[in-house]
Amino acid sequence: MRRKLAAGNWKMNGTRPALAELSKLQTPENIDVLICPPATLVAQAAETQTVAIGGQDCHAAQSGAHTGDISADMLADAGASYVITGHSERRTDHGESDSTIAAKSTAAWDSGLVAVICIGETLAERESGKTLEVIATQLAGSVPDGATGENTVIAYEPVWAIGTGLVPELVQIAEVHDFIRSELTARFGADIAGAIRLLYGGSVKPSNASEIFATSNVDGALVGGASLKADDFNGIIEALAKV
Ligand SMILES: O=C(CO)COP(=O)(O)O
Repeated sequence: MRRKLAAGNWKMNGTRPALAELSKLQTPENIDVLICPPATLVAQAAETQTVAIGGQDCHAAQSGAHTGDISADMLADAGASYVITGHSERRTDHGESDSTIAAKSTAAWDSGLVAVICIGETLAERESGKTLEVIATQLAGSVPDGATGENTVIAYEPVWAIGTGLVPELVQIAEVHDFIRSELTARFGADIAGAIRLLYGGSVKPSNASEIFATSNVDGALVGGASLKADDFNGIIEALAKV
């Protein structure tokens, strides 16, 4: 059985007072809870030891002349156990390609971190019927050989659902999640593919979490806005713990 995962991505939000939210989060025994705060807060967040802590990005190299970047080793040293790679905001704002994301994910593994590898289509791609094609290409290019249920989580985040309040129909979420599982099975075999957790992300909130979590092959969520306040994220955590 795949252990469910409620993951929060704070994006570029939060200074030290925001850490008070962490100790208010529920931590049901039957699920994992992860918060990925800004890099400036990772070390202090990890010290609170209430939930798992992750980075939002890492460099493909572990050290060197890369001003402003942070390595997976540094995140691990700061107490992180996960790192998000390939978020659509990184793909768009920083021009990250699938091969860059694969290299970052390998760096994450080398540092003992779980890579939360993000994929998802734009609205134009969905409207032109290319969703599954885009997902297949991003999966093949962003997920390195060597993925396992222990080192990898895949997050399906349709770009048009992020921060917009728009959520795909449940059948559309199921279609993509089933497709991801079958693509992983074809590449890694049923045992490994069956152990990799698949998160849905994009406008998840307490009011829609239960129905999303009841959807085929959804093992949890990657939550942006609704992870910033413990009251909201607790609603999502509770919904996931009940599945
Ligand atoms: O991008 C997301 C999480 O990584 C989703 O953001 P929202 O939950 O704010 O739509």
